[in-house]
Amino acid sequence: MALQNVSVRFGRRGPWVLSGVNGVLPRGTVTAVTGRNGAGKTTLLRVLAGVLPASRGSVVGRPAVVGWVPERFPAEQAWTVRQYLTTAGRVRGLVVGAAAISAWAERLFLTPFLDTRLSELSKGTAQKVGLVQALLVRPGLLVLDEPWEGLDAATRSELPLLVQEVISAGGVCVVSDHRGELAGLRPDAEWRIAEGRLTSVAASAEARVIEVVVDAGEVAAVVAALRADGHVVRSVRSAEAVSR
Ligand SMILES: Nc1ncnc2c1ncn2[C@@H]1O[C@H](COP(=O)(O)OP(=O)(O)OP(=O)(O)O)[C@@H](O)[C@H]1O
Repeated sequence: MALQNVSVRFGRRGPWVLSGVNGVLPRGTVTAVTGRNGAGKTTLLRVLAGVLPASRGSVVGRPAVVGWVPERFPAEQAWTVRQYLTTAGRVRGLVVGAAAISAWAERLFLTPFLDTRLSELSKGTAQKVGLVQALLVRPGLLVLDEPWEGLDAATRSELPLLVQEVISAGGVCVVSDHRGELAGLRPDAEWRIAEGRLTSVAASAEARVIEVVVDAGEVAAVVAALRADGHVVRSVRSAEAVSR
């Protein structure tokens, strides 16, 4: 998935909030979007999620299922949590909704609130409903806008696991943050927004180990290519026990 020359402004004469932004979001990665208040993080996330069209440029390769968790869950609705999640699941083509909803409610400590109206929930509990609706059908793209706001400690510590499950299945995750709470999510890349421009910075100096399976005849060429790109090749071993 990629952003190609994306520019956004609100109104025909408004200032450009984003200006010619480019960026690639590989499958199986977490990208953190950072920047000061008002820098344009939410705007970028809304464009990525497909809920705000870019004024110019485009987003290509967006996965079919998008999980969008806005900074503030729109709780001013008459539905109960169960009714809302059932409808959200149905809209996304979920057939066995009840079981999935019970399982998610259990996991995020929402079970006691399933029959409570959305408008009566605390902000943190409403945020959790927002998380569940985004995850009910596993998203190929999960977009989280300041997901820690108002969340209880138990759900905060669950968040990295939820993200890990999405990216392990080949999904893309984008998460914004202005309070430096990203560490637990171990992002693969950081996009910093300032003055409408995006700068991609290395997320951390922490190393990761990946295993790559190649045909025996290609080993020398692949090892050479990886080394040429600055990676450390630790070992080469027989792949009898490895399934592709
Ligand atoms: N719907 C809108 N209409 C007009 N201006 C908007 C709209 N949405 C955002 N803006 C403006 O775009 C700029 C970027 O806002 P945005 O919410 O994307 O920033 P942010 O980095 O997410 O900020 P925060 O960290 O405070 O959430 C701000 O100047 C904001 O006022």
